[in-house]
Amino acid sequence: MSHQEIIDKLLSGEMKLYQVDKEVDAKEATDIRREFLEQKYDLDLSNISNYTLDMERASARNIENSIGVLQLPMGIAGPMKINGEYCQREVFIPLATSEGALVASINRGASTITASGGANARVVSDIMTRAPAIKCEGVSEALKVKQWFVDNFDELKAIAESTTSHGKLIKIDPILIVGSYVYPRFVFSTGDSMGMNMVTIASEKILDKLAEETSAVHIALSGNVCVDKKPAAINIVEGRGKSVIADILVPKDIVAKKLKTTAEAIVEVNTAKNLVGSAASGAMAFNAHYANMVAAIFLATGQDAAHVVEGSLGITTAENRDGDLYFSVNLPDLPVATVGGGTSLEVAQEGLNILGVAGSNHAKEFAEIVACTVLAGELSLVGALAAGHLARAHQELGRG
Ligand SMILES: CC(C)(COP(=O)([O-])OP(=O)([O-])OC[C@H]1O[C@@H](n2cnc3c(N)ncnc32)[C@H](O)[C@@H]1OP(=O)([O-])[O-])[C@@H](O)C(=O)NCCC(=O)NCCSC(=O)C[C@@](C)(O)CC(=O)[O-]
Ligand SMILES: NC(=O)C1=CN([C@@H]2O[C@H](COP(=O)(O)OP(=O)(O)OC[C@H]3O[C@@H](n4cnc5c(N)ncnc54)[C@H](OP(=O)(O)O)[C@@H]3O)[C@@H](O)[C@H]2O)C=CC1
Repeated sequence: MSHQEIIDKLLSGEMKLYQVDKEVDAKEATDIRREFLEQKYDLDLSNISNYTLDMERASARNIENSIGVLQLPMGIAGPMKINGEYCQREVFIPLATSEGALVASINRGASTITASGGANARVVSDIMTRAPAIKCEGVSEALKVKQWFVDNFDELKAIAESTTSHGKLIKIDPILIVGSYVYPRFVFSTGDSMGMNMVTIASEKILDKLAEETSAVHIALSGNVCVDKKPAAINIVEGRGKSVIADILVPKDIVAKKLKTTAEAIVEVNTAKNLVGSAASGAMAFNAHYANMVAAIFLATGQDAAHVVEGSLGITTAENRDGDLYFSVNLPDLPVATVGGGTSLEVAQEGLNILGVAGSNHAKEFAEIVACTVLAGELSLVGALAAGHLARAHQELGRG
C-alpha cells in the first residue's frame, strides 16, 4: 500500500491508527498518522514533524500511535555547588519549561547557594512500592492472609527477585486491611531505575503464589496504597522513590546581595505562606513550588512526568540564625532514574550527560542534584516574595 493509500484508509475509517505500524516502519507510520490529521482537519503540523530521535526505538518502548516529537525550550542554571554524599561538585542543571522567570529564579538560587559554600544533600530513603488490592471473605480471612505474607516473606522475596537482577524485596509493610480487602505494600529497592515496571512484574509473581496457596482473590495489581502518581500521606510518612533532604546556611550579606531581603523576612514568608497558609488550605505540600523545579528537570532528563505530582510533596523550613538564613527542602517522594523508562531517549541522555549522571550507579547522585535544584528555586521564590519582587519578575521575564 502506498503512503497516500494508507492515509485514505485512515480517513475513510477502514484502518485504525495503530494498524499503520503493521504496514510500514515506525518513522513512516509516524508521518502517515500526522499527515492524516493534517488532511482531516486542514492543519499544519510542521513543527511536530521536526525531530532527530530514533522513532523506531521510541516506538518499541516509549510511545504508541506516534505523530512526532514535542519541543520545549531548555535552559541552564548554574554552576551550583553541591556537598552531597554522592554528588560533591559543581553542576549545571538542564531545565525544560515554558514558564518565563523560572530558569532565572533557579539560577539566582544556584548562585546564592554557590556563594554560600554549597548546598548539603542526603538521600535518607530509597524504595519503590506496589500494593495490590486483594479480596477475602471477611476480616477474619483477611487477617490470615496478612499473616501469610508475614510468615512467607523469605520465600516471597526469592520469588519476586527471580524476575529481576537489580530489584530486591526489602519488606512487605504496612499490610492494610479494610473490611474484606487486604493491601500489602511491597517495598523494593530498584537500583538506578525508577522501578515501576520492575516491581509490578515482581509483584505479580507474588500474587501467583498467593493464588496457589490461599483462597484470597487478587482484584487489582495496583490497589492505590502504593501510591503511584497521586499525592498521598502514606508516601509522605513512609517515603517513596528517593526521600531527599537538602539544606543551606546563607550568610546575612549574601541574603541581602543575592535575594535583596533579610533572613527575618524570609522566615516570616515561609511561616505565613508555606506552613500556615498550606495548613489553612488543607494542602498536602508545605512548600512554594517544588513542582516547578521537579517538572523542569524531569522533562529535561526523561523522567516519568506524572511523578511530578509526587515530587511536589514536601516541607520547606526557614530559620533566622542571627541574621544568617538556614533554609531546607524535604522531598519524601521523589521517583527518579538514570536507567530505564524515558531516560534512554536521546534528548534525555543529553540532559543526563550535562549533569554527568547517565547510566548505572548515578541515581542517588541525581536525586541529590534534583533536591538541590528544588532548594535553589524555592529559596529564590520565597526570597522574591519576601522582597515583594514576584509580580515585577514575571512582568519583566514572563510576558511577551
Ligand atoms: C527574576 C529574579 C531572578 C530577578 O532577581 P533579581 O535579584 O532582581 O535579579 P538580579 O539582576 O539582581 O540578579 C540576581 C541573580 O538572578 C539570576 N538572574 C537574574 N536574571 C536572570 C536571567 N535573565 N537569566 C538567568 N539568570 C538570571 C542570576 O543568577 C543573578 O545573579 P548572578 O549570577 O549574576 O550573581 C527574581 O525576582 C526571582 O527569582 N523571582 C521569582 C520568580 C520565580 O521563582 N518564579 C517561579 C514561578 S512562580 C510560580 O509558578 C508559582 C507560584 C508563585 O504561583 C507558587 C506560589 O503560590 O508561591
Ligand atoms: N508498570 C507500571 O505499573 C508503571 C510503569 N511505569 C513506567 O515504567 C517505566 C520505568 O520502569 P522501570 O522498571 O524503572 O524501567 P524499565 O522497565 O525500563 O526497566 C529497567 C530495567 O533496567 C535494568 N537495569 C540495568 N541496569 C540497571 C541498574 N543499574 N539499576 C536498575 N536496573 C537496571 C533492570 O533489569 P533487571 O530487572 O533485569 O535487573 C530493569 O528492569 C517508565 O517508563 C514508567 O513510565 C510507570 C508507572 C507505572
